[in-house]
Amino acid sequence: MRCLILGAGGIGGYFGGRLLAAGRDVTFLVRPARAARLAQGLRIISPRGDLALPAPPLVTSQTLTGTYDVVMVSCKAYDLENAIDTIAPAVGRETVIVPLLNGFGHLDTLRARFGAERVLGGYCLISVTLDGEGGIAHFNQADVLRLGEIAGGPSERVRAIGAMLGGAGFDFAVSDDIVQEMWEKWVFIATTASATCLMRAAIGDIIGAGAGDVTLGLLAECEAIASDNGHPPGEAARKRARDQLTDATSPIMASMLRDIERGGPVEADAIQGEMLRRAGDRPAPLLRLAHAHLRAYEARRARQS
Ligand SMILES: NC(=O)C1=CN([C@@H]2O[C@H](COP(=O)(O)OP(=O)(O)OC[C@H]3O[C@@H](n4cnc5c(N)ncnc54)[C@H](OP(=O)(O)O)[C@@H]3O)[C@@H](O)[C@H]2O)C=CC1
Ligand SMILES: CC(C)(CO)C(=O)C(=O)O
Repeated sequence: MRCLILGAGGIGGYFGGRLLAAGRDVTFLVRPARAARLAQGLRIISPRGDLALPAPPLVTSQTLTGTYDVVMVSCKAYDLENAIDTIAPAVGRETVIVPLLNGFGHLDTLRARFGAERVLGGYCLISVTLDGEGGIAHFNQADVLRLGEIAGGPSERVRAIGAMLGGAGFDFAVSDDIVQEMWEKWVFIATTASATCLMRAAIGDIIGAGAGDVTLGLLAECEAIASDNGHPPGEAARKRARDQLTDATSPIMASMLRDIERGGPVEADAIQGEMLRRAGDRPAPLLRLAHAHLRAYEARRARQS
């Protein structure tokens, strides 16, 4: 099974690197600057085991030819429109698209462009970033990747893709209810990104400052919005979120905070903005504050660039 991965940043680089090390047929679709870096090799520094791939297969939009069985999309939400144009020549009649972005709105965009039947749901639970030298830094043990049919249940194509992704050195499973799991992940990331960006600190630091109630208030708002939309987080997800967000020793900070700290763009519209659009008339004052804070950051960044 031929797999193309759009983007070789934190997510694409980590999972693509593991798949290549396990002998899977994977090619990265990257832009010229990233291609130049990858030509010197792909390095992953991880508590799950370091990896060095001297020459990962890669193409750019200029050298992309033919179609692929699976196209995994691992760009940031603000790059999605451009990424869609870039992957389009690789999408044939049988191609399955697996997006790994945080949030939910990208599913509608991809389904509108390529047809609902071509797009699976997917998400990951991992904490990774590009280091200063273009390598992938992985911060803890978690490297979860899940995918499944948006309509739910098993299918032959998901079973086949699962056979390619399974046993490749990361925590992979097929989900029979990926939409519910994506909502649960969205609630968690919207809460974590809002709290850690507002406070410019990790979850444990926020608790140390006596502001853990702000994080839990954000969590309650996001859970209520998910429930209003027919996806109340299940007991296991609620407990997991509470355990992680009330851990006074937790070094977790969202990738969005790392983006702010390097002065980069943020996915505020896709993570907080999209959730607020789905809030209807429900007041969500903490989430609105976090979103306003991020929008102000974006406005200042645009003014100063
Ligand atoms: N990092 C994390 O820990 C987690 C991230 N996520 C989510 O995963 C998604 C990806 O995040 P992450 O991997 O951290 O982001 P990164 O910024 O590290 O990587 C995204 C990559 O996509 C590439 N890209 C964007 N547009 C194109 C294009 N048109 N053609 C080729 N390459 C392109 C970028 O390339 P270039 O270098 O050229 O800009 C970049 O390398 C986000 O939605 C994020 O929220 C989810 C869970 C955890
Ligand atoms: C939830 C978390 C923090 C880790 O998976 C994440 O998704 C991110 O940093 O973007």
